[in-house]
Parts: sequence; C-alpha cells; structure tokens
Amino acid sequence: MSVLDDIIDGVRADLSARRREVGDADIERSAAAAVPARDAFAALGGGVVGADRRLRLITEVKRASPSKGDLAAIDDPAALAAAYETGGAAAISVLTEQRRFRGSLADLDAVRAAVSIPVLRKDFTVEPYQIQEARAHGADLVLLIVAALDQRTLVDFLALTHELGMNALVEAHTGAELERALDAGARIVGVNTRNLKTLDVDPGVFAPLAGMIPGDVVAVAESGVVDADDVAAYAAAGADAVLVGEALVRSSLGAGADPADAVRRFAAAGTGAQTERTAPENT
Ligand SMILES: O=P(O)(O)OC[C@@H](O)[C@@H](O)c1c[nH]c2ccccc12
Repeated sequence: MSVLDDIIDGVRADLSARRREVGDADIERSAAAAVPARDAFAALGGGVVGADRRLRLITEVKRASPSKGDLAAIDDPAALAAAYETGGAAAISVLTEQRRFRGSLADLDAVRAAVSIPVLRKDFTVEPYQIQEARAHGADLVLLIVAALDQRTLVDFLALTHELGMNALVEAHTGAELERALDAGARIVGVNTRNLKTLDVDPGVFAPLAGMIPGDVVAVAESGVVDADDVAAYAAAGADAVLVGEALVRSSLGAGADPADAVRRFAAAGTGAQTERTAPENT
C-alpha cells in the first residue's frame, strides 16, 4: 500500500467518527450559513500580468509530516499565521490531517480567526462532507489531490467547492495528473514536487509541468523549499505562487526567530526572479 493510500484510510476513519458526532445535516447548514469566502484566485495573482505580477507565498502551518515526523512545536498557530500575514503571505495553508501531520480543525479555526487573507484547508479530500466542513470552519480554499480522486469525483468536488463560493487548489505530481486537473476546469493548479506515494521530493518536476499550465490559471509550486533561492528557482520556472511549509515553520523556532522577515525575504527573492509562462490561455 502506498503512503497516500495509508493516509487516506486514516482520514476516512477519522471522518466517520466526526460525521457520527456532528452529522451531515448540521455541517451542510453551517457551510451554507458561513460568511462568504474570500477570493483566493485573486489573492494568488489570478489574472495579474506584466509589471503588477509578483510572487505570492502560501505559507503553511505544519506541525509534522510523514517523512520528517515532528517539525516544530507550534504552541500558538494563530500567532504564527499572523506573523506570516504581516510578512506579506498571500494565503495561509493549515494542515488538518490528524494522524501524520498532527493537524486539526481547531488549528484551522484558530488561524481563521487570526488572519484576514484566504485560508486553505489542507487535507486529503475524499468526501464532499470535508468540503462543506472546510466552509463551515471558514476556509476559502480546499485542496483536491488528483492522485486521490477519479476524474468524475474531481469534477464533482470542484463543482461543490465553487457552489460554496470557494476555490480549490488542485494538486498534480505528473503530466497526466496535470492534464486531468486542467480538463476538470481547475483555476488554481499546484504541482507538488513531493511524490505522495513515496514522499520523495524532486524540485525539478516543477519546470516541465509549469510549461503546460495556461497563463490564466494560477500555477503553484509546492514542497521542497529550503531557502529563498528555491523560491526564486520556482518563480523563474513560471510559478505564480509557492507553497512553503517546513522551512518557514523552522524559521519560527529559537531565540530571535522572525517568521515575518523570512516570508518577506522569500517573497522578494521570488518576485525578483519571476518569469511569465507562455502556455496558451485556456479556452
Ligand atoms: O514542507 P514543505 O516541503 O515546504 O511542503 C509544503 C507542502 O507543499 C506540503 O505540506 C504538501 C503539499 N501537498 C500536500 C498534500 C498533503 C499534505 C501535505 C502537502
């Protein structure tokens, strides 16, 4: 069984426990009653061309990962997210998967209350319930991982996400998955340079796939950023936005830590290096 399959088994088990406790009708009601979602497409630079273009950072509240175990003891996820916003992050990603990433809906709630920029609920979405749950908890974006969904389900989940006023970050790792994301009508596409089946990271995966992403779709490079040079490399390869987890979480540790400044440096390096993609517009 691949790591991805194993994670999804755990997600399904945790999900059925929550559904017994909260109930489908309740979550549907709270999703409908939630304040309108923020426009994450615009926040991530969708439709911005020429001199106004700048590299957007999606900074992640990430306590642990299956490949590295515990990354950082985050005592105050709200304070960390607020520092990211101060540094100029375009959006905050919050891991809510419990077993491997030690995330929770409580983290999502805390971050939501602390920032005014869009918030991504980062989880392994396999049931429509999770999309409604994300909205009920104030998320503006959900993650849809192509490798975890058949095409029909991906299309349905994207439609539900849009019906609820949210955007989806549709994540691919291969050219075939990227084609499926674009065919489904994704407006924000992520290339995860980490293979979720093996957890190996190869930043070189991004550039060839970025060349396939039309200019009117937001292209996000995900995973594997260690320092500002890595952000610059993704930007030079055509990224509109870069999603950074571990490197920024670690920058918040220790005496004199300044996560806002780290965000500022990463974003500046990216904006300085950015090039526009030349793939044809989606028609
Ligand atoms: O910590 P990193 O290498 O900067 O990676 C962040 C992010 O890309 C990663 O957390 C991620 C990308 N796609 C995912 C899907 C599920 C869980 C986690 C992820």
